[in-house]
This record gives sequence, structure tokens and C-alpha cells, in this order.
Amino acid sequence: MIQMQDVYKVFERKGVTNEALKNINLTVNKGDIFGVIGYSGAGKSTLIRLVNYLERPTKGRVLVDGKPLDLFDTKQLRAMKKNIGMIFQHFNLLESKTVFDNVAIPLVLTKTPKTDIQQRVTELLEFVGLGDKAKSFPNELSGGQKQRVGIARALASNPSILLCDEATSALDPQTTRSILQLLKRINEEYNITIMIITHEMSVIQEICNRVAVMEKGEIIEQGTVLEVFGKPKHPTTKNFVRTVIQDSMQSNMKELIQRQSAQQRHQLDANQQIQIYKLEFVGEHASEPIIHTLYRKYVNVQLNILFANMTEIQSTTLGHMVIQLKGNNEDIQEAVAFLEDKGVTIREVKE
Ligand SMILES: Nc1ncnc2c1ncn2[C@@H]1O[C@H](COP(=O)(O)OP(=O)(O)OP(=O)(O)O)[C@@H](O)[C@H]1O
Repeated sequence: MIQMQDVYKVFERKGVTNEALKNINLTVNKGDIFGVIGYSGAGKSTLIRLVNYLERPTKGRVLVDGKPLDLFDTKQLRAMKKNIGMIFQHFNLLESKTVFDNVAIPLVLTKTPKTDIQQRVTELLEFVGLGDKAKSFPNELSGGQKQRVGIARALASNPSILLCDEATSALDPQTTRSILQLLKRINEEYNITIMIITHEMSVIQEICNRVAVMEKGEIIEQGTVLEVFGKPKHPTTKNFVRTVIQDSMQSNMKELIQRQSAQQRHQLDANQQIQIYKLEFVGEHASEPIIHTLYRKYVNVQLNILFANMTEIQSTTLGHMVIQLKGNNEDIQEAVAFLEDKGVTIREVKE
């Protein structure tokens, strides 16, 4: 478990003060794959570097497995660092050493017997899918393979925590996916807690169970991935979510519908109206035939689906829909009440 309590980090250089982290409070539970997302300069790298004490907080406390790092002596800090592996965007491999020797580095540093090193490195290379690359040099590998070496090296000392600093940012989408799947296996099979920093929401969507969104050194929103993707509150979070979930129509579609609705309104009977609503479904509501029931039950209301999208987050379906309801006000309100009763979040869209 990793905890940060009221953490601040201020950098001072040549008389210039830079408040990189402000009032950070977060808990990463054992077994989590915890994502931290933010734009460049938000403070993500500084935050993750506090966990293995590459940076020290100016104020506040970082605890690993309930123990405050600021109270550790040198020996305890060394043991803590052994317990925390880290992988990097640019892999940080030694070009002059073979794949085998790169993975062996942490074990050589801790004076592990040669036979144990041989066994452990061979086992790790098999695990990351590089069993046949032991004698290769980093410049003979693809980006994805280099990151696999980085992962094997980070696992060499049997850590219980793995920190990933933009680990897939230099990789193409397909390679990114395979590396993320490998991280998921590490989390599940070795029960390693993972903390990932990224600027890509697709990374969070793919493997994280919890997420914190950072902006200008602060955490502006955090929660389960389902909560944050389902109901983002802060405008920056909404922008990130929109990069992976299309929750509304494109603007040219909106204009077309506005024009059509305006024309239809001219032809309405005196007591009729047209209303447009945005619906959000989460979990089991997304799989129930709610719209079908609405259509069958409220025969005086004409239903028109203008937009629909379903996304899977953490094995739960998230649905977004825009519908047009035409009828008299009372019937429309009854239909809306039915949807609310079914747990659908519904909001009228004003044109
Ligand atoms: N060693 C340092 N000395 C001075 N300022 C620093 C130092 N490290 C980071 N900063 C500053 O702290 C702020 C946060 O930087 P950080 O690298 O943590 O952000 P980030 O979200 O990881 O950005 P990026 O995605 O671009 O790496 C920035 O304004 C940066 O210039």
C-alpha cells in the first residue's frame, strides 16, 4: 500500500520557486493498478518519484506499507527500494550489456549467487516472452522488446510494487496493448501493486482499476475508473474521458438535428412538443431493454434515437444515448420519470 498525506513538493532553482505538487492525498491499495493521468507539467513524474524516494516531499508524508519513508534509515531505504521496481518511457537499458546482463543488474548489485542469477533471469526472460533473446543487445530489439527487458529487470528483485513512468508512451498502439496486457498479468499472477503515470486515457481504460487526475500539481479528481469515466466532474477530466468515450454527437450532426427539430416544431399540434434528452446508463441498466420498454409502454410518445454508444470499462458497460421525444408534455414527463426510475441519468438538451 502507498499513501501520500498532505504532500507538497517545491523546487527552488536560481531563485525561482516552482510548486510542483500541492496538497496531494492519495491511497494506492495492495493489488491496485492505479493510474495517474495529467497533461505535461502536471506533476506526475514528481509524484511517482516520491514513492521510491528519488524525490523527497517538501512537506507532508509518503508511506509504503504503512511505514513513513522519512523515518527510514539508510538500510531501511535500501530494502524499500528493492521492494519497488520501476520502468521508464525510454527503457533506460545499458546498451553495452546483453539482455541477460541488463536483467541481472539488480541481482549482481545485491551480490546474489551466480547460479541463482542464472535461474532467475532465465525464468524472467521466459515470463516476458524473450526466452530466445538472452544474448542479444538492446540495439537489436524493438521498442516493445526493450520495454519487456525493462520489465524483467524491474521484477528481478521480487518487488511488491511496480512504478511505470510513461512506460508505453514511446510505443505504437499494438505494442502498447501487449505491454499493458503483460503488466496486467504481473499484477494478477505475482500480486504486484502497480502505479502508472500516463497522459493517455486509453492506458487507464485498458488496465487500471483506480485513477487520479492531476492538473498544475494538484489532484483534481480521483476514484474508481468506472466512477471517473462514468461521471467525470472537472472539465479537464471530461476532456480526457472524451478521448476514449464518444458521449455525444459530432457538431455537424447536432446542427442537422437542430434544423430538423425546428422544421418539425412548425408542424406540431397545439399541445405537442419535441424534447431532446441525453441518457447515461451504467452497469446492468446498459443491458436491460429499457428503450424497448419505453417504446412499447408509452405509445403516445414518439421516440427517435439520435445517437448511441456503448463502452466497456472494467467489465462494466457504460452507455451514452441522445433521444428525441415527441408528444404532449404530460406523456413526455411520464416517459422521463420511467427512465429515471430505471436508474438512467437523464438530462434535457437545450438547443
Ligand atoms: N528537478 C526539478 N527542478 C526544478 N523543477 C522541476 C524539477 N522536476 C520537475 N520540475 C517542475 O515541476 C513541474 C512538474 O513536473 P513533472 O515532470 O513532475 O510533470 P509531468 O506531469 O511528469 O510532465 P511530463 O509529462 O512532461 O513529464 C514542472 O513545472 C517542472 O518544470
